[in-house]
Amino acid sequence: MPPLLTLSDLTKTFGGLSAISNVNIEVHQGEIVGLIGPNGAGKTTLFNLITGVYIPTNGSLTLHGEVEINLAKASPHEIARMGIARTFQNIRLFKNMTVLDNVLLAFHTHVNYSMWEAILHLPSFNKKEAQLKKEALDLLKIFNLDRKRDTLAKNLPYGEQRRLEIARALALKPRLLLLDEPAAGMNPQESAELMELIKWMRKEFNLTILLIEHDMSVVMGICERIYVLDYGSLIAEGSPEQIKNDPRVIKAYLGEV
Ligand SMILES: Nc1ncnc2c1ncn2[C@@H]1O[C@H](COP(=O)(O)OP(=O)(O)OP(=O)(O)O)[C@@H](O)[C@H]1O
Repeated sequence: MPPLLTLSDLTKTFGGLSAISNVNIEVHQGEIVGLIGPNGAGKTTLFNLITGVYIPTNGSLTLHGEVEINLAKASPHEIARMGIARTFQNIRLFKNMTVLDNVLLAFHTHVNYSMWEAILHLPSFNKKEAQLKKEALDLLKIFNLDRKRDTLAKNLPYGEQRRLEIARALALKPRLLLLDEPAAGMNPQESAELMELIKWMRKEFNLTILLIEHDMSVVMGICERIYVLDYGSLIAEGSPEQIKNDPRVIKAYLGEV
């Protein structure tokens, strides 16, 4: 089976700075793949390229080995509709909306109402809205947030905001989920729970996951394969065991050894 995601020679320069240089990555259906590297290595830039936030200077993104996404033209919204969803390093919820509305908004990406259905609130509109609300509440239940449905997102504790962000990403019904530092700010107990949640989500929602993470116990604990970026270039790829012992990776993290 061809890879779900193929990045070929992806490159992004900002003025004279090569934030991403000729990066080639393959992610296969059902994998949990880690993307690591020291601060400023280009990890978030890579996510921004995959999700249409930045236009690449060069290179391509192909889904299922056949659908090449035109990254110069596709908007983040269109890329989400193609099955790629993400969370952000700095949580980006609609802070003044309720927990339920945050998730409902994402569900609406997949619904097409006719103008008349929406304006006149025809029965078909009301039926679809009720169905969406049920799906949103089911999803919130999974994330143990259903009892907070009417709470404004900004009033949730930090760990729950992170969970809501993941729930909202799942409401986009992605095939590929990009998680940007999901364990940031979590204590060891919360990180352990997060790892279980990620593994469970992969199975339950038939997901493929690419994640950026600085917490090595999380990366080594759940990733089957890891890519390592340094100064915008890939310096290693392999299993957690291979990466842990790779001299280039040790040098990138620790400096000259
Ligand atoms: N919009 C931008 N304009 C100019 N430079 C940028 C822009 N976005 C990122 N960069 C630069 O690109 C490089 C890679 O940044 P990026 O945020 O992708 O790194 P990172 O690996 O995600 O770092 P961290 O682990 O600290 O989050 C950095 O030198 C950064 O300053």
